[in-house]
Amino acid sequence: MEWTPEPHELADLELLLSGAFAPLTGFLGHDDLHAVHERGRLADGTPWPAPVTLHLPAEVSPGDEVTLLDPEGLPLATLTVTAREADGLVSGPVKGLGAPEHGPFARLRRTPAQVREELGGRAALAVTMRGPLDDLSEIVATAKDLDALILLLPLAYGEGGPAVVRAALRAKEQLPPGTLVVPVPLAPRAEPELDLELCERVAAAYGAVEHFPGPEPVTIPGPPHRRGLVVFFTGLSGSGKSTIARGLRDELLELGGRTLTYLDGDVVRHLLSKGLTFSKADRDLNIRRIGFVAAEVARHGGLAICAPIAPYAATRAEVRAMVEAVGADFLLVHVATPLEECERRDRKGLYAKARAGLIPEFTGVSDPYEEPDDAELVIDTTHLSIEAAVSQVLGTLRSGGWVR
Ligand SMILES: Nc1ncnc2c1ncn2[C@@H]1O[C@H](COP(=O)(O)OS(=O)(=O)O)[C@@H](OP(=O)(O)O)[C@H]1O
Ligand SMILES: Nc1ncnc2c1ncn2[C@@H]1O[C@H](COP(=O)(O)OP(=O)(O)O)[C@@H](O)[C@H]1O
Repeated sequence: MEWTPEPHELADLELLLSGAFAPLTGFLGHDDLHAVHERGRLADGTPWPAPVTLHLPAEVSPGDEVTLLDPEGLPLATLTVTAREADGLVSGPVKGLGAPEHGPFARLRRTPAQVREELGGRAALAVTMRGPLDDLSEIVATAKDLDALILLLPLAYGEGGPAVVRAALRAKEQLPPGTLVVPVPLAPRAEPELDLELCERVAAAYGAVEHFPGPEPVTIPGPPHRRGLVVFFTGLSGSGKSTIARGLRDELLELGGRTLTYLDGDVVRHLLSKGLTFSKADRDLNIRRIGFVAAEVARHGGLAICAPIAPYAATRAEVRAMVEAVGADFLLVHVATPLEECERRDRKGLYAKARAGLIPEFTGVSDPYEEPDDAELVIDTTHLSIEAAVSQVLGTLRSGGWVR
């Protein structure tokens, strides 16, 4: 079978394959994890500081071979399963199917063996970094004492990965000649001590005689009016989502100052989600697609407005997570106009058709709508003017600092 692991699992896979996690050659199973947790050793007594795990929801049995793919579907490695626990934890050795050859700064990546060869027996002081280095003098002095070359290891993982490599390249310009920069995709561990120990192991694998951990990065999020934002309306058909969304879009365009994308429900269903039905699976796919586009807009600091029914709470939560994962904000607006009022309006005559059995799976009539319990704003438009509804949303954007 084939499987695309999570980003942190793929990062660990790359380190397993490159030898940066030596002596590990595969993902850890239950016994090793227990021993690592209790004693900082593998079950056979080899010192090892931190879990390196893979979860696979599908059923596999010992002896099975699983092809591990990158998110674009390229085969990266074969995992030979030795065990699978009830929670999906899968252990077993991995074998590479070719070096990953794309991605920012791919040309700088080298295996520990290649770096050790490059060092040619010279001592190295490894500096692991997740952010810019603030004090180079201490590094220079230590390297001098040790008569060592400096090996900068930017821990390039996730969204901020390229920025860390750029910081390392900038630092190199001010460090002695011969300083090496080698990006290492080491995902941070939750416990700082384990993270540090793992950095030391990786530094040693690259041939370092001494390890110097760089400062913890300080992330200062931009002010709200510069951050990406997704305003996501949800509610029954006819509740007023599109009307309020369009009103909000127009007000924001008049104000200026923010880049706007309005993902109109009809446009989405005619282009992005053309051909999808109103089954649960298709509605979920429709919402994920909207969420994906909105998150891309927000990733670049834009403001996306979406107004689908989005009847399922779990799918809305997925979109919130997608948006927050790119460092943007997510605002859920529940247009909570009750079914009776939506049906009374019946602008498009759809409720009448649904009641007559002409439209199956119609939200609120013959299909579920899961009321949000995590909405930032709830608007019942039954006795509210359109202007008042729009101004409630705008007021929330103003008070949160998203628009000025
Ligand atoms: N079975 C069924 N259930 C609900 N709605 C239906 C259905 N069939 C067609 N329509 C029309 O499609 C619009 C909802 O599409 P969405 O993409 O917003 O729905 S979903 O979020 O994927 O559930 C919705 O438009 P709005 O009235 O703008 O909400 C309806 O006009
Ligand atoms: N305060 C209000 N906000 C939004 N729509 C309102 C309001 N009061 C009445 N309406 C009417 O309700 C209908 C909502 O339709 P629409 O915006 O297409 O809903 P949806 O996009 O949720 O299906 C429109 O005819 C609109 O004029």
